[in-house]
Amino acid sequence: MELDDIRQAISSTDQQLLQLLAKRRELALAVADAKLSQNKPIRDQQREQELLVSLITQGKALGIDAQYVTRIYHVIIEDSVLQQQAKVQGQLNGVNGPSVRVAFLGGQGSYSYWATQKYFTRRAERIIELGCDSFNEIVQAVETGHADYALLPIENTSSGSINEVFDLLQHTRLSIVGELTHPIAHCLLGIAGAELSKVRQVCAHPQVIAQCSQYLLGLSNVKIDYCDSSSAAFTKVKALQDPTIIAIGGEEGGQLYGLEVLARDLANQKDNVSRFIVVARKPVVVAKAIPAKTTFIMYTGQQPGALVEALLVLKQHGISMAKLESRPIPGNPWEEMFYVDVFANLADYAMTRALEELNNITKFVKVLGCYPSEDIEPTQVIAG
Ligand SMILES: C=C(O[C@@H]1C=C(C(=O)O)C=C[C@H]1O)C(=O)O
Repeated sequence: MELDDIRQAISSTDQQLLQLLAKRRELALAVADAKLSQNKPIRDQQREQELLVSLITQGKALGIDAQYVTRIYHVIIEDSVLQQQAKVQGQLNGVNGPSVRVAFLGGQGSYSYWATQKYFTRRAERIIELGCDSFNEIVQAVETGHADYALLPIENTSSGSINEVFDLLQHTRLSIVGELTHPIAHCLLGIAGAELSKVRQVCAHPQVIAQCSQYLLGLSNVKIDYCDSSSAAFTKVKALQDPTIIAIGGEEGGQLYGLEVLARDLANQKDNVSRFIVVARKPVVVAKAIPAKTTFIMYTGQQPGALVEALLVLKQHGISMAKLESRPIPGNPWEEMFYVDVFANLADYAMTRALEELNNITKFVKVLGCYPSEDIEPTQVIAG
């Protein structure tokens, strides 16, 4: 067979693969309805386990190794569970509409832009993008009704918590309605002809600079230019057309601005992942069939053992904590507001009781939201 003919056969096989994936998604969505009517949880790890074992055996017979099969199916199953969760949540809260207006940091190609696409493509036919220059502007866009949702990065595996976003949450009436994680692969990007050895200026968002601090220490005589977003950095580098001025951002984003990669994997942590939250004016309820997280803030006062007492309440109700963060309270020097993420549904009896008790023993408690957990831990196959 000629090269062109073989490639045509590959393209047609890929087309069939995509059609089959679309069909599998449709079936998974039908499964979600069946589960709701039978009061069953969306995730069924026993079924996933059986499926993987069977697929690995079938793969072996076809000469496809177990690792390959497992990797591909982890992605497929994660998508399937997230599609089902989005559908069930949409039905329960009556929110999945034809279009949504979403405020996020930067413009096309920023990390927040890709996270917005990833989260809302499952939930709406059309995303009306409202790119903003600051976290404050993003929150305001929803508060004033110009946007339906805001997407905000809240923490990153390299740089930790994003304090500015925590502080905004303390003062907003918006509710957290969703979360997602997104891998962040930082690259150095320049115009055609740019060379690493000649770089004089690096344009990037302050969070990006923090996440790549170790790599940047290795670049001598380079000026750091803080930008509002990665897409603002791309825009600047493209406009200046100077091969000594480069941006840090994602490869796909840089491509949208005609920029080329000079170096990859710049983040301090190998697994550089950001967690984003989605906020809206109205809180949502999370279906019982979906694992939920609840976020609340509390001020315990400074008496000895106050935080321990508060955390014991969670323990007594069997509630696991996903995250605990503290931030200063403006106007009250050295006093701290605690941010707590727990694996619990606000509608659970245990959570309701725990919040009542926390209300009694702390000075202030406020729920920021209850939302579906999108952390889909891959099912590991038990060899048998
Ligand atoms: C589709 C289902 O829902 C989930 C997704 C699965 C899949 O994509 O194969 C398997 C089990 C469940 O965690 C199902 O239960 O069959």
